[in-house]
Amino acid sequence: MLSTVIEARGLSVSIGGRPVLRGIDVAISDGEFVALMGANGSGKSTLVRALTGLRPLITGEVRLFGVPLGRFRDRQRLGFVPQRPSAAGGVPASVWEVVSSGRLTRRPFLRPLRSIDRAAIRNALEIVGLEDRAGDGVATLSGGQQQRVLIARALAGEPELLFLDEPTAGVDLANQVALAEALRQLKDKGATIVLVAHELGPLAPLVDRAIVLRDGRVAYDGPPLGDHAVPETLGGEPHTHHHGHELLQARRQHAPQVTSPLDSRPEEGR
Ligand SMILES: Nc1ncnc2c1ncn2[C@@H]1O[C@H](COP(=O)(O)OP(=O)(O)OP(=O)(O)O)[C@@H](O)[C@H]1O
Repeated sequence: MLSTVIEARGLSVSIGGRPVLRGIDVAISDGEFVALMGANGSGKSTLVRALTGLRPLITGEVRLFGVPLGRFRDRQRLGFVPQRPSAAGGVPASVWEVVSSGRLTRRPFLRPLRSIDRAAIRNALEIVGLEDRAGDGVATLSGGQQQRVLIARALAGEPELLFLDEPTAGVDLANQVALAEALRQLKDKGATIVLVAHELGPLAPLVDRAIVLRDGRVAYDGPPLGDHAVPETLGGEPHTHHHGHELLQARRQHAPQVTSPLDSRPEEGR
């Protein structure tokens, strides 16, 4: 039987007194690849932050690997790629330094990098296509390249559970394909992956399950519906499992414009 890696019950979050997540129930099993979808502002990033302990809950409970979040200490089992490139962070770090920080929790405290660490860092840099920029300052990179540095940092840690918040925003198609390959390798090793995305593009074949948020609630939870964000018609669907076919039909009837999987999203100026 598959074990449950993430379990959230009755999870509610408010920001500035405004409810942003309203009673989310989600269970994600070992090895699942889940796409978290929904319109802008539906609460996707907030859910990821709540599940990783970065956002306090108003009500509810989260367990990671069966351990309540408040008592969870195995941070090296987690990887997190945040939404906005913040790799530079005002610190004059090189690409290599930022990516090697992804190994911090994997190696003995205060010890130099071992060859196994260097190999993981080099591999991660290669996957995101930045191996020839290793010595450059992160601040000299474009926003999209900085995003790739953060992806490499997470991959270098070889996490068992990886959260990625819109990892392909501002990343060109060739690198989206490379990212898909990297995530496939991670998935093949048994990792559980939760990905926030508007468009799946080359990642689509990896997705086992889609969870769609609408206005802070789960509007759909089941088989993936296709590449693109969810049409309005799905927004009112009750939280339900295994309705993929009906919903796919609804999508065909009401949303004839299907975005090509090859569409890549231009970098967002936010
Ligand atoms: N730090 C914050 N301060 C104030 N409001 C916030 C903050 N973070 C999120 N919110 C609000 O919470 C709601 C959900 O935001 P969230 O970023 O989780 O949505 P999202 O689904 O990830 O959106 P997007 O697709 O635009 O990234 C939005 O209305 C947003 O304005």
